[in-house]
Amino acid sequence: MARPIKIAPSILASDFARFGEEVKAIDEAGCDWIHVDVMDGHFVPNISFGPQVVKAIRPYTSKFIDTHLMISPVDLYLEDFATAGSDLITVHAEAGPHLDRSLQAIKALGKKSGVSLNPGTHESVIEYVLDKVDMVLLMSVNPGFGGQKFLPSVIEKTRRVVEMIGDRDIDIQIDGGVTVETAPLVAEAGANILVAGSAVFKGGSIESYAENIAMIREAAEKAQK
Ligand SMILES: O=C(CO)[C@H](O)[C@H](O)COP(=O)(O)O
Ligand SMILES: [Fe+2]
Repeated sequence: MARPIKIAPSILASDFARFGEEVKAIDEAGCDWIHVDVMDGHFVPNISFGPQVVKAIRPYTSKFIDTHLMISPVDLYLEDFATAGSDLITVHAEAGPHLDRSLQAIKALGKKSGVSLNPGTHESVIEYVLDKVDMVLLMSVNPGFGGQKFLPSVIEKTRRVVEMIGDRDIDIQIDGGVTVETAPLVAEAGANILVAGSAVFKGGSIESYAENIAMIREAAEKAQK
């Protein structure tokens, strides 16, 4: 049976002056997870926010906080995110220097672990760490900015990762340019966690967030095998 579809709005597309209210709004609008994009201006050409924001939003939701770290080096900061309230911590395979060590550190902190692959990175880099991974994040844009166009090469990559994972208990997340139109393409290929920033936060009200989340979910569920 297909894994349940989960919608994870990225707060990168929210109103930064009202993080708490925005998180509460997407929670009440029916999202499953909260996706937090951390950018360092070094691994990616943009700066967003750090563990203090995770700590600040934690009281506004009891939903799962999914933390996407686009920072390098990453190991120094894992404990800060765990203490701040992240439930899952994803590191980039390209961030280095030692992917296996980073994943071991996340597990030792008692958190779920994720590994992310940029569009230009081959999926074979995760082959020897799959025993330490709860989620594989496949980027469908180059990381660093919201509102970019979905890169369709992720569809075939998703199918390959599904094969690699086999019957292991690992989620596949897609991040970047996910909309009502692109969500079915990746859901059909086997992805089950869909990050959406611009497509969820458009409209600016809890009613529009609820409608956006419901429409993406419905389109993805219909496409699942
Ligand atoms: O990791 C990211 C960018 O690096 C974001 O999660 C992603 O871009 C979501 O935004 P959108 O849905 O607007 O593309
Ligand atoms: Fe992200």
